[in-house]
Amino acid sequence: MISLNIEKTFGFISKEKVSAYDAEVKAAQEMLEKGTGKGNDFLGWLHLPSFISKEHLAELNATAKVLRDNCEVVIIAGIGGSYLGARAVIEALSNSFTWLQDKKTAPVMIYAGHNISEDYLYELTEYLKDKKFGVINISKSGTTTETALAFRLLKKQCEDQRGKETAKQVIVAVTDAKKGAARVTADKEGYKTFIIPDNVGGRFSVLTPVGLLPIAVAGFDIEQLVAGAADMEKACGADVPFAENPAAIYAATRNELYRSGKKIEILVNFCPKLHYVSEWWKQLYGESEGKDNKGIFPASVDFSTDLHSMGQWIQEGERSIFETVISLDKVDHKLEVPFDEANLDGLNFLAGKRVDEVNKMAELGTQLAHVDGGVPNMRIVLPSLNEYNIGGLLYFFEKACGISGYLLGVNPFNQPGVEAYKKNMFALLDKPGYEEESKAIRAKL
Ligand SMILES: O=P(O)(O)OC[C@H]1O[C@H](O)[C@H](O)[C@@H](O)[C@@H]1O
Repeated sequence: MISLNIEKTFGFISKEKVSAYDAEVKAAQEMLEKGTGKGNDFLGWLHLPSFISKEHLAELNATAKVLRDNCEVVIIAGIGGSYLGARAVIEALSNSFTWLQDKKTAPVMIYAGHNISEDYLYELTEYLKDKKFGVINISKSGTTTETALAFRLLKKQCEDQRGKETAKQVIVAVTDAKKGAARVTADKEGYKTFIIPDNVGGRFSVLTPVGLLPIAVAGFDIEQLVAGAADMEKACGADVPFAENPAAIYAATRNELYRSGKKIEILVNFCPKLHYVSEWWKQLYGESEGKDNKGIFPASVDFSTDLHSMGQWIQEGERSIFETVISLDKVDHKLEVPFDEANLDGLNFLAGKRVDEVNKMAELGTQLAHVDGGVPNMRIVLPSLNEYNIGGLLYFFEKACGISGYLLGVNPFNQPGVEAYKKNMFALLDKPGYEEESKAIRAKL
């Protein structure tokens, strides 16, 4: 299970002030438990892990098997909360070069419906031309333009290449129980469908079929993922005292840092497999807290890569940032730096050391340098990359986000601001029903 260390924030904020959040956090926990806070119709994620049944997981695994048995490639069509969670888990657990390996243990997983790039979609459809592919169409609203557009192309191509009957076996929809175009299409075509519960918002939906189905297709153990999340649900429960509750401490510390003028939180990893965990986290915290002209700006970097690009800014730029490092304790493989007689590169001082030891010293050196440079530092220790630990990490962030949003005084479960660009785009594209907006926006051009 993960552990949290906030010692390296104490040069910037006081331990006493963080501990003093106890009562505020308790109130926030109570709002979540009793459903008395803002956005209380979106609390379905709160006890989701402990409510997921074996039968539900078995049904997901059975559908995953159909896709695994019948597809060389599976496209995950979705955007935001409808793809980031699945991608975060799959990339964290996969071999870094999985799609290049000759011996495949799972279909190649490809993502679409998260951009509107013509080149991306053209190149994807070209690649798929000689592939037996399937599609998981994921959209809670069922009307998201990016996803719907990609799905329209993929559905046609799948039917053209594999015939309508096979297409029905290898296209699965994850969407609302009743409403939205994705639901209408799935029902009409007779696709297998999974429901996204009404009371679980997109960014909190990784432990619904939105995340679980793609993760199972990729060959990972969704029971273990859910077990890790369920144990974390207990560890972060409302009955766990503040000082022992990692979600409470994380939420309190980041809010105290924010109140002290640290407006940007940078999520850091030293393992590129965690890149999409950060992308998922950015949506979770960005959409939950960035409103009412408030909210920590969630940013992320992959170290040591980005120490060579963003490192300067972090070390010496405006002191409005803090870092939260996801520190991977145990790596999966062993690789030692070889001894070289000639030592032309001068690296013999590392000979015999594990590459991970070099990475760990980079991590420690960076932490000390950044703290010295005025950047408060929190550290989340992830014991190793497996389903159980990742499930726990995701739930920890979700729970802390719910608490943190209430500490900030916003509704953490809506995202009204996301509509503004959509309205303009539809007006510019003359979508029926947007006639007035079209006129108004044209006048601005
Ligand atoms: O699942 P969907 O309805 O397609 O939504 C996908 C995503 O896009 C929306 O615009 C929201 O901002 C996100 O919260 C959501 O995760």
